[in-house]
Amino acid sequence: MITEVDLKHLKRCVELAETALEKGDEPFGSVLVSSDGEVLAEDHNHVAGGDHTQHPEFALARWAAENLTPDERSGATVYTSGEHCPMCAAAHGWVGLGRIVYASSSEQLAEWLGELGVAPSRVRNLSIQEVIRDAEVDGPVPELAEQVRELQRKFHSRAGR
Ligand SMILES: Nc1nc2[nH]cnc2c(=O)[nH]1
Repeated sequence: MITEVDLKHLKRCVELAETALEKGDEPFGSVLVSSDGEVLAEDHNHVAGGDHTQHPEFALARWAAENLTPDERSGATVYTSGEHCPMCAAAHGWVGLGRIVYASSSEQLAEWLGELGVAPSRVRNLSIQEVIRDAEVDGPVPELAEQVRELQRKFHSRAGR
């Protein structure tokens, strides 16, 4: 179930995705929140430099591994504008983070990119549950997913893409 608190954090993720787009990166943003509701870290996509592993969910998993105890990690929630890719889901699982809440799903993203004529990436489009056993996952949220869709449309309609 998605709560008002979840929506607040997801809206921040969409803002971070907008920031990424403004900087020429792919429009994705994520926030890590502790079990008592404190925002611990946030990031957006940083692939414009050419390193396509620079996803915010991956950065947050590594931040959590360096800065949180195993108990703190399992109690923490990752909010994200788009469902984790398999690389980031694996990192999330390996470091033992908890719940994931996303605004838009990977299935939605694949559908939107198909409509925009964007070729599928080499990395397969797996759901988080296909990568992490017993994952606790909520999403998508239709009104926020529409905003993410618009950011993707803007990103892929830029000159040179
Ligand atoms: N969730 C997510 N999916 C992606 N696909 C390509 N880049 C990203 C990213 O930064 N986050």
